[in-house]
Amino acid sequence: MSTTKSARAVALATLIRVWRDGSYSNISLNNSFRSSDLSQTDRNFTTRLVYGTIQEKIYLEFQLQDLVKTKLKEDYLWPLLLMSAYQLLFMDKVPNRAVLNEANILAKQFGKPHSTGFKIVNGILRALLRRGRVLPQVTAPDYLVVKESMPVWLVQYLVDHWGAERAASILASVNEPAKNTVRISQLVSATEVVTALNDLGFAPCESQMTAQEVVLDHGGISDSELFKEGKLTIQDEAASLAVSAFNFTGDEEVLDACSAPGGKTIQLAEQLSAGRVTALDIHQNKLRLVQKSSQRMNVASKVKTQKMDARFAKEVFQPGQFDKILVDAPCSGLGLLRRKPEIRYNKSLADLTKLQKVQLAILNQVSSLLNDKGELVYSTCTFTVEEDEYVVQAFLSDNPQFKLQPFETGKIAAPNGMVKILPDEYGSDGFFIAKFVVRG
Ligand SMILES: C[S@@+](CC[C@H](N)C(=O)[O-])C[C@H]1O[C@@H](n2cnc3c(N)ncnc32)[C@H](O)[C@@H]1O
Repeated sequence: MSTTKSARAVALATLIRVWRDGSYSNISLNNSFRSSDLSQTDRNFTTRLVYGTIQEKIYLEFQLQDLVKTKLKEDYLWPLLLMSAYQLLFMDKVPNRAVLNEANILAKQFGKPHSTGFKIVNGILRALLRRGRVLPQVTAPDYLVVKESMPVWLVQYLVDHWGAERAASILASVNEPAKNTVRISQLVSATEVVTALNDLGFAPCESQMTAQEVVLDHGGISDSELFKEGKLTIQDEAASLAVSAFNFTGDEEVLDACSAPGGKTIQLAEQLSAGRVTALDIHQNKLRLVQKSSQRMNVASKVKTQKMDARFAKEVFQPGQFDKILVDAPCSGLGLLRRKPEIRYNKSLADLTKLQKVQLAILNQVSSLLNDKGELVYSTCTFTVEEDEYVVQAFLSDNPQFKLQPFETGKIAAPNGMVKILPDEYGSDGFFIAKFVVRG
């Protein structure tokens, strides 16, 4: 059995699980890898195949829909067709013959005994190759939906808020591969880490957004000693800007109201020489990730985790107890479309207003724990106005003692106290940050 063939079998089993059981692609893929002995090259191939097929599902379905002339009775058939079409249409280096041969073998492997599924798959894939790609007319309402494989509501949302041209740019950009970005710990010499990254062949380049981050020319950094020793961590450039929006003195009491998995908790703790970060999360199991990362990044002594629903934080903490409060709120995560391909299919417009209520409840609650000279930062990894600007407006109207505070973070200025980074601007995650202080 060729190694690529078993990689495809792992990819197909993963896709079946993701679509049949609604499992997350990254978790499902990691489980698949644990029970297989694929090489790193095969894992990379499998990962690209799984993420790519999920990302391009709407596009691929449009390519196949007219070619399917019979009812597909077995569970594996549609995922196998989509996955094979993805290879034919998006993976230039994979020969068509290999895709057809492997699809034939997989159909026999995944089909019931005596199934003729392999003939159906073969017929449809050959018809696809004969006919080639199709797209709706450029002027048709579903043109961007199909071209960028994005649900109708989300395309409409982007067009309504940013116009057709910018929407097209955002959509195209989130279908590009994510950059490999790392944040260098503030506790080590950045020059030494950059030299070490160069020596390891990662060709680091300083981020356009912040001097704390470097962009690597390939992945795999988590296997390095630099990562294991906590000299750097994997973090998106835009995501790192929430913490650098604060002005630290170094001895603050900090509340990280929604902390897991802990990327920003570590960054907060790195700023402190004397103070402490109290890291809350509603899920106990996720707090273990915060503890693990804090240990790896050598800041565990400055981090105290506590399981708590931040909407009830006043029951436990004192008014004015904290100097800095970060609310990196639970959100739709649409800014992460590039890294989490299935987000596009499992969020809806209704989710945005539900999330807004939780975001506002957390902000309203924890803001009373801030002292008069303190700073409050609200951030989300999304671009929807419902979760960003509308939450800010509602918070200020409920809490007139607060005002937006202009700030600079990394290489970015927010003169009106808010910054929204769309994913096509720097090729980072989409991100929103607002900074508040108590009126003097
Ligand atoms: C966007 S993530 C935070 C990411 C984190 N700040 C980081 O940088 O790694 C939001 C987190 O909020 C948590 N959460 C959701 N509802 C919450 C609540 N009511 N109180 C506290 N945490 C909550 C989720 O479990 C999730 O871990």
